[in-house]
Amino acid sequence: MTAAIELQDLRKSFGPTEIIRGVNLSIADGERHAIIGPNGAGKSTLFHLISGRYNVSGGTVSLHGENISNLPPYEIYRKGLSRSFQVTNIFPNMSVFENVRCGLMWVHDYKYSFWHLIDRQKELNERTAEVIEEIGLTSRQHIPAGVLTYAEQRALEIGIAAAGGADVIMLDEPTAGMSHSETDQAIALIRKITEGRTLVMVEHDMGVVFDLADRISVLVYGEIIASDTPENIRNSKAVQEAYLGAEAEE
Ligand SMILES: Nc1ncnc2c1ncn2[C@@H]1O[C@H](COP(=O)(O)OP(=O)(O)OP(=O)(O)O)[C@@H](O)[C@H]1O
Repeated sequence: MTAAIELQDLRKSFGPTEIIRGVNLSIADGERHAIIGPNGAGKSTLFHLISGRYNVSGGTVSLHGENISNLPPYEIYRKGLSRSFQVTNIFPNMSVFENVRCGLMWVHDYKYSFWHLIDRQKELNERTAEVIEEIGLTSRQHIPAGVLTYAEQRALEIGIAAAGGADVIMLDEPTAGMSHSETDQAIALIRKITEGRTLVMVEHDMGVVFDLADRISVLVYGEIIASDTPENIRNSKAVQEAYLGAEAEE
């Protein structure tokens, strides 16, 4: 079966420094995959290479078997890969409803066709309401997004990322800055939203990683040193030495 995402000898340099140093990785359709690694290992860089924010210096990124290396992010998005937008990309003065609706309009190109939009208004509003229900913000849908709590804003961000029906969702540290109970809620939301889809996430919180991921890849100095089930990663001596051990010492 074709992998949802396939990285082949992927490389990225900033000036003379190679940050991503020949990454090979295959992420299966429907898998929840976490990328972990020490600070500065290159996780965010890898994330940006897959989602198109950075051009690759070498190697390829494939989405469902199609080479998407160096395509602009919006084209990759339209091919079915959606990355979470940062909270700062939420429009704070617009309502929760408008934020989600805007995301949906963008995905479906409604902005280019006013008449088309009028035709599809009802459908668009219904889909918007469904997404808001999924992320648990129905009672907050008419308030400005900027007034939401931090955790609610992150839920909105995840909702917008998933709203267009992308089958690969990428989340960058989805629970960063959350309390324990907010983290538990976020895990439940991510599990629900990514049901039947492929999830790729970068996450520092090992509780979240071991709870959510089917497979974990460990990135150290721009190379993947292990890619395996949570159990095998937890028991891997190499990983403990390179990463988990270092964490425990902190
Ligand atoms: N645009 C850039 N220009 C130059 N160097 C960069 C750039 N982006 C990242 N780097 C460098 O690449 C290395 C990897 O950074 P990256 O942010 O990808 O790591 P990370 O694993 O996500 O780290 P963290 O866990 O701290 O977020 C770092 O040494 C960083 O300084």
